[in-house]
Amino acid sequence: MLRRTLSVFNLPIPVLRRADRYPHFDVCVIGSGPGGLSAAMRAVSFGKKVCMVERSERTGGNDVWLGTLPSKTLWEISKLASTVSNKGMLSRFTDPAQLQLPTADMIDGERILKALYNASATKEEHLIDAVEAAGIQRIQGTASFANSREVDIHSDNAEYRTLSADYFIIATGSKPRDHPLYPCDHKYITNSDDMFRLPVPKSMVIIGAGAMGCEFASMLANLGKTKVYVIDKAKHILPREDADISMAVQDSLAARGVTIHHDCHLFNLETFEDPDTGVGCCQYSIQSAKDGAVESFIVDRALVTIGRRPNYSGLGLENTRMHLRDGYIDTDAYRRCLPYDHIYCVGDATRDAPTVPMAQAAARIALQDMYGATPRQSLDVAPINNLSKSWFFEDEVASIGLSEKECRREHIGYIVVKFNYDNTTRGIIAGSTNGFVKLLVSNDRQKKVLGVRAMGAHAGSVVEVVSLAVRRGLSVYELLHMNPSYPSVVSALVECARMAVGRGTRNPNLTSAVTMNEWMPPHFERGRAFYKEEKYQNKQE
Ligand SMILES: Cc1cc2nc3c(=O)[nH]c(=O)nc-3n(C[C@H](O)[C@H](O)[C@H](O)COP(=O)(O)OP(=O)(O)OC[C@H]3O[C@@H](n4cnc5c(N)ncnc54)[C@H](O)[C@@H]3O)c2cc1C
Ligand SMILES: NC(=O)c1ccc[n+]([C@@H]2O[C@H](COP(=O)([O-])OP(=O)(O)OC[C@H]3O[C@@H](n4cnc5c(N)ncnc54)[C@H](O)[C@@H]3O)[C@@H](O)[C@H]2O)c1
Repeated sequence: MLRRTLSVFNLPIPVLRRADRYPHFDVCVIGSGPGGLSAAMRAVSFGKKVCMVERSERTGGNDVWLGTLPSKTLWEISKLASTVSNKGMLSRFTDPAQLQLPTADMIDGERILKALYNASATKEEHLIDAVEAAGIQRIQGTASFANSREVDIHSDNAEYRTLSADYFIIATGSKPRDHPLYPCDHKYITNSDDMFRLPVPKSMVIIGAGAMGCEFASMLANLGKTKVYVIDKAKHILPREDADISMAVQDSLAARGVTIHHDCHLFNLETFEDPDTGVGCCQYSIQSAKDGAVESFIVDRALVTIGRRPNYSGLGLENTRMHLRDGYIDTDAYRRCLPYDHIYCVGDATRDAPTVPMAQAAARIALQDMYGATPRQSLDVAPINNLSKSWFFEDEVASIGLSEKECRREHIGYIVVKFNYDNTTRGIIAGSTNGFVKLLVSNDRQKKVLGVRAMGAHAGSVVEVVSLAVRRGLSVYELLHMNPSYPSVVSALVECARMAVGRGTRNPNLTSAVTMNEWMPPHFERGRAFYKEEKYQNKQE
């Protein structure tokens, strides 16, 4: 089949030596990222014989090597730099100048890269131990479908072995999307993978102001070695979020010296290199959407963060009847690859939100669909719509359930209660008062918890506290039973819940720190409002 694949692309056909077949497996998982690992582990818990094929020499996928783990390790390092320069905190020492604080000059790019590598290697070691203890057979090589029932495993030495299984799970992840006009050269025009390979530059333009672009902008700003520019196609960064979140992140980036070019597009990007010294740079021009004005800038490096695309290269899809729809393998609500019922696709390789919890949840649901006794669970309804998310800027931003923007789009009436961190005891103690908790409940007698947004220290934990209530469609009255420890930022959430039902210890709207507002859909939309049950609440869970 490889021969057929290569001949389609007019590529030279190597002389191949076919070795023995692998024994038959119940489940063959392709990819060792969080989607693949969760699928393999869940298959083991069903007592199945499982193999996990990984083409890279490293285990753990993007999550461990080029995604969450190295980027959040970099975030922790950059956070330390920002914490020690926290003015509120430093003013508590009599003479902050005498403290031996790290400065930008002391940041060693090589050491940072080493720290990122070490963190990934530690996690990989744990994963391999767990996989081996579970009896999952690890196979190194590129999996390529020979037909819908068999996969050829190709290794570097032009040998391949064939493998058959009752079920296949494609968990091959995604790769950075190239700019349509300016492809990466991985030296001056780079992508997120290069961030964990190249030292921190003196100046950088980030093209794309989504989650990844803003996270990297924030980390570089905190490290203090890089002048950062961000090109934002829209009027505000993080266009899908509520205005209060995107404005707060925007202000925080600007306060740390990041220049954001709003409402404009990349007009030109060129790279230059001195042939003698090998030192180069990028010159970029932007055109304003408002008045068409063009401005040019010179930076050391460009970073393209304009989304990701699924990884199907070498997968041999052409040897099966699987097909693509809008660039993704066409799947049904259970993520079975049409027209088959024994091949599933999960994680970044699908059009689902590209996050680790999503990949893991989809993998578990796929296995449940194969072997589970409980009713089938579609992935196109909650709780998948209701997974919590955290973004890592200067302040962590976490969310679960619906935002104000989404409620309005769906004509769902809501009450929104917001409590700023500077009014919490914990925020004052930490000297970090930037942030808020925002609770949305349905604007009716039931007062269902629709969603929470939190920004600031421990934001992720605040959101997790309430995630079950959102996923189960509970009323805010249930939250009133909570008595959080003191001092904790969770008390801000509980205070929001109390205020939503008129039992708060504060009166909202007397100051801007504690506010409560409501919104109802236009008259003609009322009654259609919230109860699109199947879409937002999962009764099967
Ligand atoms: C910079 C960055 C930061 C991120 N931060 C976060 C975060 O904070 N939180 C969060 O939830 N998510 C984050 N993500 C997203 C997260 O990393 C991905 O959603 C997650 O890794 C997807 O898991 P996956 O299992 O689908 O695929 P991957 O983790 O991409 O794994 C796929 C694996 O399949 C292998 N493979 C591909 N093709 C084949 C083949 N033919 N044969 C054999 N093996 C193959 C690949 O080598 C790879 O190891 C981040 C991503 C990036 C890039
Ligand atoms: N903490 C996290 O959970 C986390 C962190 C990083 C990345 N991720 C995942 O990785 C995925 C990829 O992140 P991302 O930020 O690259 O994608 P994204 O889709 O979140 O944002 C891409 C941004 O680039 C803009 N854009 C698109 N084309 C452009 C162009 N030609 N020029 C300028 N701007 C353009 C878009 O308008 C958008 O704002 C995300 O969907 C996210 O789920 C998650």
